[in-house]
Amino acid sequence: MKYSSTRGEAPVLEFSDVLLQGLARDGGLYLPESWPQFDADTIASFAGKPYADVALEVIRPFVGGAIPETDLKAMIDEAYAGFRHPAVTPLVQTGANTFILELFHGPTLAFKDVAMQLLGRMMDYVLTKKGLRATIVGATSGDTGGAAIEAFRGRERTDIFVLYPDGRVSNVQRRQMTTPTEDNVHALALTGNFDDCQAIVKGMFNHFSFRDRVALSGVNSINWARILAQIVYYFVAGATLGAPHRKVSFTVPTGNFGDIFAGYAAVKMGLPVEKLIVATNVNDILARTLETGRYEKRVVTPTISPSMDIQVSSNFERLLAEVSGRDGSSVRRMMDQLAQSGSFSIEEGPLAEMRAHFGAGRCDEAQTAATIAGTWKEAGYLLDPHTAIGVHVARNHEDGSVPMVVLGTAHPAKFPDVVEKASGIRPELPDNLKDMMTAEERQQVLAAELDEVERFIETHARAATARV
Ligand SMILES: Cc1ncc(COP(=O)(O)O)c(C=O)c1O
Ligand SMILES: N[C@@H](CCOP(=O)(O)O)C(=O)O
Repeated sequence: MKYSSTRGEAPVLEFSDVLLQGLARDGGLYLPESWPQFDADTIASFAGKPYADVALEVIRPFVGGAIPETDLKAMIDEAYAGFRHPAVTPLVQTGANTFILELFHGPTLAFKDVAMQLLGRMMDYVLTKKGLRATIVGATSGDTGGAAIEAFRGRERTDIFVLYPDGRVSNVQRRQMTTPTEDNVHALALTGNFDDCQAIVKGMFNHFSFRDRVALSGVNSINWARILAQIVYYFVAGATLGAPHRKVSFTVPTGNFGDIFAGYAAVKMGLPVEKLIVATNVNDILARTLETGRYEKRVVTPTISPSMDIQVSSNFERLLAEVSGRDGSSVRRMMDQLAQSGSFSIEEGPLAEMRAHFGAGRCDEAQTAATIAGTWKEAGYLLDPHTAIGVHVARNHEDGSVPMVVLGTAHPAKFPDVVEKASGIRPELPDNLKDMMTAEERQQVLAAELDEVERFIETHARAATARV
């Protein structure tokens, strides 16, 4: 499989290079040049299979010969053996034809673990084969950071630097990043919002001399392998509910558009999906864009669903590339306009193509709290605030005849104060995470300035380009 950039001006790469690259060198995001196709029999055969077996089938064609199948299988088996639920991503029925796809049974209690547990292993494998080290950077609004640190802590070939908005993540999220004691872990609290953190990460990738000096790698969903691992659970859920003989809809709590883009990839590979619904909090740039055709940045408002407090949604660029027929120059034009004026318009044809696959809705703070309270009262199911946004938005898109799957993106115990205030129930952390709440914290507070962050990383990353 070959990968090319959404902006069409970066080198075409194989999987193992895409895995280590992060952002493409033209500022774009890598996409596979074609979508592997699964026929109806193959999709039907996923029902009832162990999660890791489906993962191998879905992931294999994207990896090509870059990793031998026995090694790939071993990494997949190991990645999902550590999940607390035997089904890895179980479906729980909460209404007549409504289901929550629980994606939070991994080590850090958020959907990010599903991809990150595999990504950490695959990166380590490829770095070892190539005899290299890497400096990993990631921007987080709360969950990617903890999941990435968990996946890379103590790994000999990588140093990991996670940038998060100071004071804008939950206590549990912050402690997941600040309490690991391994020397290769660095939690950087930036005085800004998530968009500032993400812009600095992209700035580092676009600063080629720095990027090459420290052998920069990225673990945000700008990295294709993150999206790839997330495609799997759409197939698993779809097949469990009757695909390919029955269509399913998915509502996805959305911020950086990575999770829902994985759903779109599943559609391109043959999964029959009625609609993919984008659910946002009041930072509703994506819902507005689908309504108006105009992508327009506004200031980020802090909410009780902090992981979705995002205005610049990286993976939307991947969708723009798809619906523009992979026309790199048109994607570049829109991204340049966004950089210059904070907005761009989508042409009629591509917009119609988007609307054929996607719906959208928003959920404000009171609605989020009311959905947590109501779902606890009516179904005895405790939602985290992000999943609650999905449940609220899904209600406006259900038609009763098509199963609606809401992606359960985080465990309620990551946001105990919000959940307790709304429902009266304080969710408990699993026993193995409780110690973290009293452990010593280690973090570095920095200004949200590219050169200050680069200076810190360059001083603390081990000789990243050295062969080991
Ligand atoms: C709990 C939670 N829900 C939803 C999202 C949004 O997912 P995405 O950024 O892939 O759209 C995030 C952050 O990414 C998250 O941490
Ligand atoms: N909500 C995310 C934001 C980063 O998203 P990513 O999927 O691109 O890593 C977070 O929790 O950090």
